[in-house]
Amino acid sequence: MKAGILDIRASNCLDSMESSSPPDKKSRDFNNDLESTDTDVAYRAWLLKYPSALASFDQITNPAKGKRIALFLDYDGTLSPIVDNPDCAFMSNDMRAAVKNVAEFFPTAIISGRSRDKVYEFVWLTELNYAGSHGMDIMGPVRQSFDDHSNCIRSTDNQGKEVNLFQPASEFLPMIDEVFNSLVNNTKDIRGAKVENNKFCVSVHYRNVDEKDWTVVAQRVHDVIRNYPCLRLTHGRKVLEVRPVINWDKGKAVTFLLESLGLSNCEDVLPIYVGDDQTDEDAFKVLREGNCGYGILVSSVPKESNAFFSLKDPQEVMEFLKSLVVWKKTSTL
Ligand SMILES: O=P(O)(O)OC[C@H]1O[C@H](O[C@H]2O[C@H](CO)[C@@H](O)[C@H](O)[C@H]2O)[C@H](O)[C@@H](O)[C@@H]1O
Repeated sequence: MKAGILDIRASNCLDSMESSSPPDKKSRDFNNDLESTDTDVAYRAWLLKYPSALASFDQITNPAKGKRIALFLDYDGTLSPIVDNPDCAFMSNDMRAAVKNVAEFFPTAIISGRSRDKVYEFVWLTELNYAGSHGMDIMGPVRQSFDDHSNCIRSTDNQGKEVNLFQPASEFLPMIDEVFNSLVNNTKDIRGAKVENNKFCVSVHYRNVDEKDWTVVAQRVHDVIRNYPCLRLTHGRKVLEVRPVINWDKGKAVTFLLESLGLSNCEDVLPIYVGDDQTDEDAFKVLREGNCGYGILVSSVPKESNAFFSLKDPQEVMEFLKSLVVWKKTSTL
């Protein structure tokens, strides 16, 4: 392909990069007060469709009476604010304390696009279950019934406790490493581009790339993955995610974790999933279509979603987690 000409796949990719990257609220407010007012009106209208999980707290907890709540949390943009450098997406101590408290009362898992090790380094709480690589790397309690499950092996966690490790994309590991190296090589001259190895998937960040160069990022990524028909591309928040084409996502991970934790009976369990990203939609969809539990979308801008409720930002997520603890402590059922 001639330099400077964007192929169709990369061009479609660029459209998605633009549409999935609305200007941040701060710059909009700064640039245009009027537009900001319009935005607030649009956000309030959107809240009618996706009510605040704080304002609608009773609507969430009433159906949970007599049931166990199982909590699933995304990491970036949900427990930690979005920052320019992905290596510095630390969660606050207050948020850590809130997650620790909530996990004392409700079985809690974190499901992240990051590698499982990386997300554990950020969260550093042993009382949770972790799924990394968009659910393609799940560490859960030992279940005898999973012994025959393909891709499920026995392992030990950081405390030496025996656990089940489920890695449905394990055969892709060498390919992902190879692609990671190619992507690093192919994007190293693009100022601000950053490639992150998430073990079973690779993230190509363009948050710090000048918008006029997004085309180049899209093209270079497509140039690499066109050689790998077993890999596909998905979009996140100013990030392109390269991952295996296997039929597995965060929604499947929620179902798997509910089974692993012995919580798959909807009569007794109310799963709640909190997330901010496109990849969290798979989990919202599983809960919506199964008529079992609620998705809560974290967003400060209107977005179509399969979630039922919304929260504006990680600060509101923390308030929601604290409210769950208060509710549980004062609840008589
Ligand atoms: O599933 P998640 O836990 O939400 O992970 C999704 C991706 O999150 C990270 O990238 C995002 O957050 C970064 C830090 O705030 C930000 O710089 C980046 O622009 C966002 O896309 C992470 O770095 C990716 O690997 C994850 O796939």
